[in-house]
Amino acid sequence: MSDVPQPPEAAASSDGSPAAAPSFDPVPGDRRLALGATGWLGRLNAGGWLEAADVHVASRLGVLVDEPDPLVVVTLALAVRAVREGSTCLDPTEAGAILATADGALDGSEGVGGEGVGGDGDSSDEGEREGVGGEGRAAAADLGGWLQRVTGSRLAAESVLRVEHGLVYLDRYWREERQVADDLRSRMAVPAASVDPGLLEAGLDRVFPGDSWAEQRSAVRASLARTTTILTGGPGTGKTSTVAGLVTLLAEQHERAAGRPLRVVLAAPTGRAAARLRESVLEAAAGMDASDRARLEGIESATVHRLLGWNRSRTRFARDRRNPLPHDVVVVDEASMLSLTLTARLLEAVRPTARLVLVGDPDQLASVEAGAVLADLVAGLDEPQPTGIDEGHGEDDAREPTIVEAATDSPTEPTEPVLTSDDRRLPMLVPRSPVPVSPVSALRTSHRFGPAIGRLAAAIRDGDPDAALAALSSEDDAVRLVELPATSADDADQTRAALLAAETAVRPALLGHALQLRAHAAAGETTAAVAQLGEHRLLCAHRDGPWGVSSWVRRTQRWLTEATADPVRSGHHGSGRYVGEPLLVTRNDLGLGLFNGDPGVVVRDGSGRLVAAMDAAGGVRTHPVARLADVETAHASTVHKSQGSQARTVTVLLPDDGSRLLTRELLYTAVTRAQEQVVLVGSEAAVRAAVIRRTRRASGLRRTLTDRR
Ligand SMILES: Nc1ncnc2c1ncn2[C@@H]1O[C@H](COP(=O)(O)OP(=O)(O)OP(=O)(O)O)[C@@H](O)[C@H]1O
Repeated sequence: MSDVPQPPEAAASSDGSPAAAPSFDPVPGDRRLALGATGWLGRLNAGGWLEAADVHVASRLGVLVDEPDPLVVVTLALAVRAVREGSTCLDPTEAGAILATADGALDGSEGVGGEGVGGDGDSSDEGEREGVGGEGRAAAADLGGWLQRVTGSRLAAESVLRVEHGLVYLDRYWREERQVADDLRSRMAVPAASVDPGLLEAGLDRVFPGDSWAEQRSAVRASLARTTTILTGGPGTGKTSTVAGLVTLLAEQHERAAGRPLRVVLAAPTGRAAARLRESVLEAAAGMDASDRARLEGIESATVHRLLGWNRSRTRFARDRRNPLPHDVVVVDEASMLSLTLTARLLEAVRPTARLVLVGDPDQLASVEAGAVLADLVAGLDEPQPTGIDEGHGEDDAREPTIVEAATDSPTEPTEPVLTSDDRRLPMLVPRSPVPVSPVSALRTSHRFGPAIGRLAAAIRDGDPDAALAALSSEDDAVRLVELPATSADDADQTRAALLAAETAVRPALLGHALQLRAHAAAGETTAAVAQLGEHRLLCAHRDGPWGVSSWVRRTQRWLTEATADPVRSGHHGSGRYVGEPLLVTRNDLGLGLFNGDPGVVVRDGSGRLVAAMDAAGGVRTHPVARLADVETAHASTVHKSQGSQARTVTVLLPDDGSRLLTRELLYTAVTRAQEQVVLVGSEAAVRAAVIRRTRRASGLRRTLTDRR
């Protein structure tokens, strides 16, 4: 298996969802059904819990190592499924629920027997009828016994499966999790380069003056105490501003101490996020002194893949422990999108003495690949850790260390950060006795949206459905719930009635926005058309189905056709594009300087041709529509695709409350895309389900971090 993870745009979509629910609803001919699958694997596949790939991998490896225990082969298939759904390991508690549910669903039919795909036809019948029905429930009821069978299996002896902390891993993810924990521990023990406290305090006063920037000042001080730090915060809490200040002050210190410029790189898991980070850092620098601006001027940015030297033809990155990155400081933004594998590769490529700053919002949707690394690191490291440095001032060595925790009940009401020591007194960083400092700094005050959106976002983040519904029913028009009747996916009449109600609710905003776009685009007003894109966005949880993006894009096109008497749909005007069509790039196009997630709109240029005005890093540029290979029509988009972007008003279409995609992280991500107003369209049951249901990603990283201290 290649050690190089695929870039996000090439990765399979995974949304993490309730473990016991089938992954799909199998219908004959579905490509996810494994032809000839027999026994327990076949049953779980037929029930939608396992996909063909899970079955094939497990049965092939089972045969290769001659694994005699069908439960262990099924465990391997479930571990492959777990990784496919975003976990780094299999949590037997959740897997037990699948087995017990599958048993229940299969009761009355045959049980579980010999495992395999496309066997000779005689292996299964007797075994299947031979009372293994109920073995799923038995395994679920005796997790210890189940784990012992896995630990003592041939698949474990051959290091295909690993058991640690009561979790079952595929070998690769077990190794990566240990490596990440070991590298982080080692990095925590490396003393950070010393700083000149006087120079730093003067710099902080210059870059972050006044009371409103106290959180940022504290975060920079905390970051300077260690080689590895994590900066967390919700949307608009000033993460980018902190990065800009941190980098310029580090550069100033470095110039003084080393007499050469600091080598800094800004990175992110996606090209769009990397480019936007650089742009935002330069915007933040615009308000600084000329000398500080100059320090940030030529700053580099790259995707993490590019930074590490990804090459399609190689199985490993060019940068690793033997050939580490040359940079003194590596900042990774949108770290919530880092997978376990990419984090492992990143950690081995950053020099042990170089500073690594991970920046992100752990409450947002995680990586499309396995792992929720940022959330795990915050949970596993957010307590005082020895730094390998002493932070005493000489006169007061006994004082508590500075632990940054900027806290407020509402993300919209600025409060002074809570500091456990006098934050005006800067530690002199001299290697001496270890003193604990948390490597995690949290920014809490949002400077982007108003109190109502802040309250709703906080209620969702805290998993409080009553508070979320209370926020939605407040007088403040900035948040609203357009309530639909509760529906079940199985009831076509209910769904039809709810869809009609949703159409009535959504049509005015969606059509009004589309008509505005079209008017600007038809008049060749490129700047106004691109600005209009940021006015409204319809977000869906699903891509397909009645509540999915494609059906709402088609609806909007139909409404536009009715309203303008001009048919608008793909294929129109010969190019497949129509004037005012909102676009979203779906794959990086380095030739055109476009990144996955960049928005744009089709406009008519001075000579009457249709061109695509793309809002990419570096500003708006137009391209002939025929040049754009990987774009989709964006009258609506998925919440996943909306990560990292904002709109003045956001409408969120909630699917029925049984949808496996409806999770707290999804709703939080959707709501926090709004700058001024967010409208949820769905049932109260759907809001409750989303707030309560967490994306389940099994991982042992937090435990591994704690154990390996
Ligand atoms: N402490 C502050 N006082 C006043 N304004 C602030 C403060 N922090 C940030 N801002 C302003 O709020 C806006 C958002 O800040 P910034 O881009 O740094 O936040 P962010 O957390 O990086 O946002 P996101 O990641 O959601 O894009 C900017 O206009 C910035 O100038």
